[in-house]
Amino acid sequence: MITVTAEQMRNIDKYAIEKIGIPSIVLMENAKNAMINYIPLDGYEKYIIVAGVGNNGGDALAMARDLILEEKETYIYIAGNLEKASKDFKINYNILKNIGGNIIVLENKDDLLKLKENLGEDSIVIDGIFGTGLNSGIRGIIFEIIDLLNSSNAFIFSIDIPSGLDADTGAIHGTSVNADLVVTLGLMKKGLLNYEGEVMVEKIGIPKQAVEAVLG
Ligand SMILES: NC(=O)C1=CN([C@@H]2O[C@H](COP(=O)(O)OP(=O)(O)OC[C@H]3O[C@@H](n4cnc5c(N)ncnc54)[C@H](O)[C@@H]3O)[C@@H](O)[C@H]2O)[C@@H](O)CC1
Ligand SMILES: [K+]
Repeated sequence: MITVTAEQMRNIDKYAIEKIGIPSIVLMENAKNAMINYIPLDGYEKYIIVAGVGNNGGDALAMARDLILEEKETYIYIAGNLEKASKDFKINYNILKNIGGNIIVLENKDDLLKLKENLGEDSIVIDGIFGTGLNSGIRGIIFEIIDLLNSSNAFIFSIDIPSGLDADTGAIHGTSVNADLVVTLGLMKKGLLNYEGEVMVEKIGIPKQAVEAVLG
């Protein structure tokens, strides 16, 4: 099985987008279509999306869209500064606003209580806080959010990488999400090889030419 670092995955994505011409939003929608099949539409009362403002969060918002279309009780929490949001995050954020998505930006202790009250064993959490773009130790309110998730009884699904885990080494940067299930996108990440939770790899439509161009 091919395993990659975060930088290699980013470069493979980049090649697919810039050299082969697959729009990044298409890769994001492919990622969502692959991951949504792992989310049971029965058996949970509440569907809790926790999204960062990068493309990992964009994936999570796309999943939230499908859950809303399925008439699921969906709560969307943003962990980050919307002014720093990525292009593809904004596309999915805008769609959710237009279909009446219930979105809360987590900025203070009161907001954290709104998250906490929805975390129980009848909830499933989709962790889209950070993926391969984690670039420093987790601190502040995001640290507290991850603590809340980990201390709940909710089932936790992580997009691409459990947020806080180093995609290359598996090291924990401050804190990390204890995911029950991780679906990693495109290729297996080196940092997930010894992960204690369940890890699945899903294709997102990246041609082999992009992989060969980067990995040789
Ligand atoms: N490139 C693409 O087209 C695709 C990317 N994909 C998704 O995109 C992810 C990578 O997206 P990004 O590169 O936007 O990065 P991430 O979404 O992983 O996170 C980056 C965001 O978090 C912030 N951040 C990083 N470390 C932080 C810290 N310690 N504290 C607070 N904020 C921090 C960054 O400033 C940035 O806003 C992948 O993990 C995957 O889920 C997939 O959608 C597949 C397609
Ligand atoms: K994640």
